[in-house]
Amino acid sequence: MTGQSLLAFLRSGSFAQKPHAEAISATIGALAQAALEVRKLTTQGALNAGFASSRGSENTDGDIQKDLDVVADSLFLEAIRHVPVALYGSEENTGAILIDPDKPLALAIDPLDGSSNIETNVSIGTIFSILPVTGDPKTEPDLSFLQPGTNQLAAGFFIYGPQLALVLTLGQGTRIFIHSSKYGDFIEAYDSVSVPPQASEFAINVSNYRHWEEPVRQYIDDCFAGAEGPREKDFNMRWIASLVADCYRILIRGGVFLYPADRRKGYGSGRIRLVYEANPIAFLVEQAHGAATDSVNRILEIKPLSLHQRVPLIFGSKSKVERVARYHVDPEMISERSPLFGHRGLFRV
Ligand SMILES: O=P(O)(O)OC[C@H]1O[C@](O)(COP(=O)(O)O)[C@@H](O)[C@@H]1O
Ligand SMILES: [Mg+2]
Ligand SMILES: [Mg+2]
Repeated sequence: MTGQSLLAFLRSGSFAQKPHAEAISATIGALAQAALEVRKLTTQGALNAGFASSRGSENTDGDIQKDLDVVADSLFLEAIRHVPVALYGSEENTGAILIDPDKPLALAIDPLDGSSNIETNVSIGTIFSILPVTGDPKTEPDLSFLQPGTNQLAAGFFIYGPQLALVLTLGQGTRIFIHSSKYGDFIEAYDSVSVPPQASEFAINVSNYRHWEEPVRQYIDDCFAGAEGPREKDFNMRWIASLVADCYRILIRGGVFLYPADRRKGYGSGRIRLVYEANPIAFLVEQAHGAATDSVNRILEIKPLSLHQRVPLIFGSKSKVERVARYHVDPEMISERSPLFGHRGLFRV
């Protein structure tokens, strides 16, 4: 129901059938409070001392940590200490942190996504995934995060853009709440998001073209070739380099996002992390009638092997994601094309 507040939605019991409904509600409420704090820091920008500065440290994945990455991480960690969360698995920490072994939920989080963009005033966000605890959280804290994404109880992201919004799924569709300073709460703006099936936009970091595998190059070549190429249609390219912002656009306007595996050292599985980036994004996109794969396999069915595992990520309008998969599994798709667009064609120089 558009117009209802997040608080009213969380209290409405509209997902009361789910196990741990109350715990999930409380957790999302706490995350929303922390997101408001992060929002305050982002709106001040460089007026906050140390806002965009690098700490000189790296997270477990080798990314340079910004002060705001670390501040956001501690704000979310503190916020969930008072709700039924047993385990906190964050991009910014090596292993999962045990909060209370008797609680039912595990929270996976990218506290600040797109943080390489902080100082450029581009939308950034916080991505989260809520899972049921499995195994003994005291002896095997990471285990709960090694469940396939199909086990997620809820997922979402906050986006700190022109609007502060929460994109949320509890497995019954995808909703968008926008924060209203007038009402002092997040208000539902879209109660059933549906990725438009037809769109002419693709998002990929083209500077990596020379490192991609052939099927990805072919797919993008065909987009570049436009109306004169095999797709017989012109395309637009968008790349914000902030996953939450690219995802928000695709939820509203359709299109496809690709962060494929490539031949650079360390990029054999792409860049995006499975547990706290790809899985929640895939859950949101599927619940909005889109699709998400690692090129071929459904993201949500991949069993993670570690908390910080990377995965190639392709998501967006279903037919486009399926087309990308066909370029990978169906060589006919490539060989049937006109020689003009083939391996040594005009568009491959
Ligand atoms: O700079 P690249 O290689 O294009 O990567 C951009 C991608 O990296 C990310 O910034 C990774 O997220 P973090 O900022 O949380 O590390 C995504 O938001 C974005 O899609
Ligand atoms: Mg990220
Ligand atoms: Mg991050």
